[in-house]
Amino acid sequence: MESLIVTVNRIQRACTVLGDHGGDTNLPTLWEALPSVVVVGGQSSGKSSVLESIVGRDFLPRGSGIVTRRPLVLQLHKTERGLQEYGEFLHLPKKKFTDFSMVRKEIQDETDRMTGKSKQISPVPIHLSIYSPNVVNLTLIDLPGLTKVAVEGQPESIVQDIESMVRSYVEKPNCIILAITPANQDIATSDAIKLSREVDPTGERTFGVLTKLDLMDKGTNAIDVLEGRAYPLQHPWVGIVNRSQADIKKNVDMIASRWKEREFFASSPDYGHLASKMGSEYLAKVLSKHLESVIRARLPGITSLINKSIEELEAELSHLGRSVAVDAGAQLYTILELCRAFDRIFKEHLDGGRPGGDRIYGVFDHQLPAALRKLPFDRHLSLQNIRKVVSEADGYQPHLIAPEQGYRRLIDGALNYFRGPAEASVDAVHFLLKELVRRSIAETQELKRFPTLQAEIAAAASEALERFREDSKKTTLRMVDMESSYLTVDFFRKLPQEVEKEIPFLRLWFIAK
Ligand SMILES: Nc1nc2c(ncn2[C@@H]2O[C@H](COP(=O)(O)OP(=O)(O)OP(=O)(O)O)[C@@H](O)[C@H]2O)c(=O)[nH]1
Repeated sequence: MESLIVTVNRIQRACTVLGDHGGDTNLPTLWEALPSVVVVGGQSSGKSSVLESIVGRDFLPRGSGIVTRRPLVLQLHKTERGLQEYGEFLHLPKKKFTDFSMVRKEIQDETDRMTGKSKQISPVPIHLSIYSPNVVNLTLIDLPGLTKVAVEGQPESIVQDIESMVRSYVEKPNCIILAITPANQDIATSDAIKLSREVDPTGERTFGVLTKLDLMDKGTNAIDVLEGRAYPLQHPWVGIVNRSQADIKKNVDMIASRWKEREFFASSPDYGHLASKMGSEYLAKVLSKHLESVIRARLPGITSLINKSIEELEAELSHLGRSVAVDAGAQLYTILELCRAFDRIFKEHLDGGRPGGDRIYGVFDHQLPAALRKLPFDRHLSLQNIRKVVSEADGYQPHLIAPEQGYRRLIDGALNYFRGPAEASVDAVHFLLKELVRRSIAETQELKRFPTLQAEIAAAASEALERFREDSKKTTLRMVDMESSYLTVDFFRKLPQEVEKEIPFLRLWFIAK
């Protein structure tokens, strides 16, 4: 189960590298879908101290005013006992920080790199991973402390800017809110509780943390809050005792501080009965366990969001088109691929799958026979014309001898009429093919972003079709000529049997061809 948090950590890092850190964007944001623990509280409420206690190390910048000015995504990775602890920033990969004072300096420097030395804030997170045998697997996001007034050097909008940033994190339903409230302050005025109540009214995402229990006035205690009576939440409140300012000054280390905290609860007459459920170590364990269970519950949603995003991005990529290689060989390959895509669509138009090709049959089934029917055979084979042609060809002959030359001329003349419709059929098919080329280019998605190649393909296809038209016409006319010059004896023998028929053998002959 530990690997679940590790996996989500990796996805979080990928989001930051890709510039996805939620906020106002129309793009699907994976960042928003990932469960995370966000630390929220007013200034000086003890946020940094709680984080440091959980890590067991001193590594966060300290100072007056707003110190945390960018979200800090703190990913804790538990390592084998005995291994050295170190920190690693996403923006400085492979640089291991074993000196935690250098981690603090790098957080400060990286904040300044983004915001300048101004007191501005930025929503772009800093990612810090800490590898240590003394931590539990957990991801926490530290945010700037909620403030009520802008101090010198800060823009007036800072109060609102911080609240908006914090709100943008805690609003998302996958966010687990770690609401830090100092016990020595009236809880009714707690910024963290006020905000978490607004965004999580049922309290199912909120973990209430009470700091500074040791600083409460003598004779008072926070037992009503810690036992969940004063401000009930779905998860029990956890009390914490961090290092005081004096401890920090005296360089009391975190191990000693944890020990002191344990002592405080164990020996406290007020909180002794709750000791096993108090303290920063307990808080870290509870959070880690809860984060795992939330991740487990959200896993199907995260998986489907990732798959959906992949599909959408793949579709967008293929819509935009893959990048074109720079070397000539690969470019030639791409061009051939594109031509093949066009060719495939053109073939579909001709052979079926796409409309248009069937109109070529129409030319032979309707247009050509209609044109043949209109040929002036009646005039050509009128008695008067036959007499004229026969007498011109054969002169006067006894009627027992067939006027063969005359017949030949008549048939030859009739067949010559076919030349016009035959040529017109070639033209009609030519125009249909030209139209199909135009449509195929328009329908080839892959060609969409290459207008010059589209024009080139159109020109090459048009030139080829023009050539084919001329060749086809020559071939068609040659066939007519061949047929008219090949009148056999057998043909003449069968001729009398055909005479009775309406537009005689000629039409049948042509269609049969
Ligand atoms: N005695 C005592 N002092 C505490 C405790 N928690 C925090 N402090 C002190 O309170 C001061 C503020 O604590 P921080 O942890 O810096 O608070 P913060 O919320 O991170 O403050 P900003 O980052 O300035 O918003 C420091 O001097 C801490 O030493 C606690 O439980 N007990």
